Amino acid sequence: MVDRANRPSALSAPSAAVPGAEVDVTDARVTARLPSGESVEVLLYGASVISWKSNEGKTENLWLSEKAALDGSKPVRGGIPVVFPVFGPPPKSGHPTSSLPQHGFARNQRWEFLGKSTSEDALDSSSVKLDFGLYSANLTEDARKAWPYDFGLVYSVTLAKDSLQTVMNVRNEGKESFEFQMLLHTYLRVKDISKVAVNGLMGVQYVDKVLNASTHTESNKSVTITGEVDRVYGDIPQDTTTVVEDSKPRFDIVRDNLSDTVVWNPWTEKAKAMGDFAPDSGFKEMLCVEVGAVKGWQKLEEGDTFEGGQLIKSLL
Ligand SMILES: O=P(O)(O)OC[C@H]1O[C@H](O)[C@H](O)[C@@H](O)[C@@H]1O
Repeated sequence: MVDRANRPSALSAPSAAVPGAEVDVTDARVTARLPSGESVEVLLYGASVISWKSNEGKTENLWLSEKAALDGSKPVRGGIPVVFPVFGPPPKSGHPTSSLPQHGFARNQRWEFLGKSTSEDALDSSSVKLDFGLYSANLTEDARKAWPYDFGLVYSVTLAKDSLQTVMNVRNEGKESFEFQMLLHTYLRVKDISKVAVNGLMGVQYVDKVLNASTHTESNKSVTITGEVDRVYGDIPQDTTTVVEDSKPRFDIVRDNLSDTVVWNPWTEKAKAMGDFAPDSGFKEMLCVEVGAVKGWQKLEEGDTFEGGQLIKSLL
């Protein structure tokens, strides 16, 4: 027989209270901080993550240009801009995205903060999820005209001790189907690009935008960056791409329901040519590893949803 009196009871013996995450919401941005010091900062403009600090807040994992516009006047150069509903320059004509700007409109619309949820099981496993929404009804008139579909986007940013997860949910709220592409344009911060390699792409076909959009198959286990790189790796079988620095794994990027990854570094000349890229030498401290669905199009029927995202682990 169980001795009820001596049995530990969840009710009578509550675990020590774990302090919760702090979330600060202003008119322009949402900042969340875990009790152990890690933090994330998201602009409502574009739902752009502009800072992610791990290691008790001591290590910034994202690169942000010193000249990035943070006032909503143009997409943010750095952090994690959201690309939707088209990646890169849209098809020249004949596609519903053709009159959209490069990378679509999501990165330059004001999103709504939908709220937070926190998990506070223990200091080491606490996390906070921030949800942002963008709906066709809230688009600027120009964007609405250029892409007249009814949709709802919910973008969730979850900060945990050593990771950041960003997940996009796309819903077709209209009466007709639409096609889209999406991508999370992550600017990772590195210490020295000459010591960086990307693993997990061997055997994958890619389109090399630096070499006239020619198609190649990746033959390297470790892809190093020694000049301008702008490659679209498609249909990647393995889920995880690892960024290695100084021979040590620095980031694991785990894709969820997104099969493509763009690797981009503008290098000397292109960096200099971008008015909002600073300092000029900043390309030595960044590497974009952008997960997405950009090869071909995702078709969504009336009432259907698509969800895809990434989990980035900071491996210090
Ligand atoms: O200058 P943006 O519109 O932000 O684009 C920045 C870069 O984004 C992606 O990585 C593309 O593959 C590049 O071709 C492009 O240059």
